Amino acid sequence: MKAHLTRRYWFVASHRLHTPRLSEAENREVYGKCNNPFGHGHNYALEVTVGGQVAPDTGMVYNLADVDRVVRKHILERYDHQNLNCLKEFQELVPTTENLCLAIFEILKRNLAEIHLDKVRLEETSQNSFEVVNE
Ligand SMILES: Nc1nc2c(c(=O)[nH]1)N=C([C@H](O)[C@H](O)COP(=O)(O)OP(=O)(O)OP(=O)(O)O)CN2
Ligand SMILES: [Zn+2]
Repeated sequence: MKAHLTRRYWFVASHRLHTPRLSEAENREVYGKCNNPFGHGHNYALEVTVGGQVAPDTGMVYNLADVDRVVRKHILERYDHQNLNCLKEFQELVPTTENLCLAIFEILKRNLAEIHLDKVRLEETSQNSFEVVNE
């Protein structure tokens, strides 16, 4: 039986929803208040789910300390207290919940090594979240 273990993390970051592919007027039309040129911030909640068998000796799927080490080094240090629009991955992409979640998924998939990544879920506000499942 495969078990799924979820760990929750938090980070704060600012962004502006804006794309060079649209005019200034179209950006205001599409993104509304989120196109504010001065940006705005969010307290993001990140859920990382890893999966595997529960080891009979340790009783663990994986050691959460190992998951924490990767998430802290590759995600929290990269995104916490940052202006997302200044990061290289968002020079062409709009830093929406969707695109940030996809970016985090790819970074974790590359760096969790033998720890199997099942899902990444990102809450931008109490009203919206997005998740990427490793099919
Ligand atoms: N598909 C998406 N739509 C929107 C996203 C997104 O990431 N994907 N993001 C935003 C903004 O970031 C906005 O700040 C979050 O939306 P909103 O719910 O309006 O924010 P609040 O909950 O803080 O809004 P209040 O009106 O202050 O309650 C918009 N759309
Ligand atoms: Zn926002």
